[in-house]
Amino acid sequence: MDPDRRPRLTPAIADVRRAVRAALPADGLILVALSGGPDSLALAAATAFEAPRAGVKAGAVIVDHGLQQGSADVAAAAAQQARLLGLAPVLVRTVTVGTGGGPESAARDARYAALAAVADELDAAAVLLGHTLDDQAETVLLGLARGSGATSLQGMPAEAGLYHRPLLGIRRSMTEQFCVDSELEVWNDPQNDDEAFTRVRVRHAVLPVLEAELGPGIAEALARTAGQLREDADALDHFAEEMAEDFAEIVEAGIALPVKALAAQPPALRQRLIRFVVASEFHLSLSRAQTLEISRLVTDWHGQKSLDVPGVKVERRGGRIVFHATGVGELTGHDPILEH
Ligand SMILES: Nc1ncnc2c1ncn2[C@@H]1O[C@H](COP(=O)(O)OP(=O)(O)OP(=O)(O)O)[C@@H](O)[C@H]1O
Repeated sequence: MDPDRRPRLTPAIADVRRAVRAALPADGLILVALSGGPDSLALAAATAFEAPRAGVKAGAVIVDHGLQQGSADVAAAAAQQARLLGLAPVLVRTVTVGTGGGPESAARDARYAALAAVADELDAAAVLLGHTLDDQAETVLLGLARGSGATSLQGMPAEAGLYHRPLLGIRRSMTEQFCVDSELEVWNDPQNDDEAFTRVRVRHAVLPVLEAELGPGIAEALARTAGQLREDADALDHFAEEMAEDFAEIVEAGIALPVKALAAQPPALRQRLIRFVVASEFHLSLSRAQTLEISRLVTDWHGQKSLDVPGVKVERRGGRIVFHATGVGELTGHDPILEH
């Protein structure tokens, strides 16, 4: 975009700016996580416009995953765009992507670690991510296809800790139109067209069919479902936390829950209670399978041996389920907030 030329206010520009305006924190530095793709570029441009008007300082962080040829050039070009938009400071962080949990998840883990590190260094109040309503709808469909429960189907939160997603109510077609209207040159990630990824097939093949067959509002409907499930899941989490406070007992080198209390709960609460106790006591995130296995010590007791999940040993003893740290802890499940 010619920096001296102001884009005219089109409906797409107005919509994206409005969404960003509503999500800006009151003060402090905010950082836009910029890939150079249409979603985060529209987010960056709208933030560059809105932040100074709200008295907020806005910069950008570009993560170079180093996975594709020319990734450093892509990152440098995105950084240059951010500077031209008026964002400051603009930082590029190069990360080393591991292999744990598959390539997409490893890249995501490295990206969030880099974003959190920069936010910490700069004492930023928030990191803005460019996820859109389409991303949310895709997440719900992917979760349905996997048979996920409410925790996954609630999709991404608009706000969780450091991370804000101002565009969760905006269609991707809007962010693309924003970039066209603003004459911003977008980077098209080749991975977004790689049909080897299930998410790409959902985006290009599944959602369009659903929209054609069930009506154009299907993406919005899926996102609404996510929002409703989030409310339900929040309520259950709240009850589980209250119960943990009532029932959990500190025992030698660990924590225990009474079998009787666990057995009296419906599965959704029992599983949350187990997950919550392990998360708060050992800072470990249990996977669904691990949670169900522990739950069977209550519901299907036939004298099983103790269970070892990485970091925690779990056994049924004297009318209690006892959790002990084993000192080899690692995050086993995934944080649903950062699964995207
Ligand atoms: N390399 C990166 N550097 C910084 N932030 C990133 C990077 N990749 C992704 N993000 C952030 O995470 C969000 C979601 O990433 P994802 O790869 O799902 O992007 P997307 O939906 O294709 O969006 P975009 O059009 O912004 O690339 C992006 O909108 C952006 O805010």
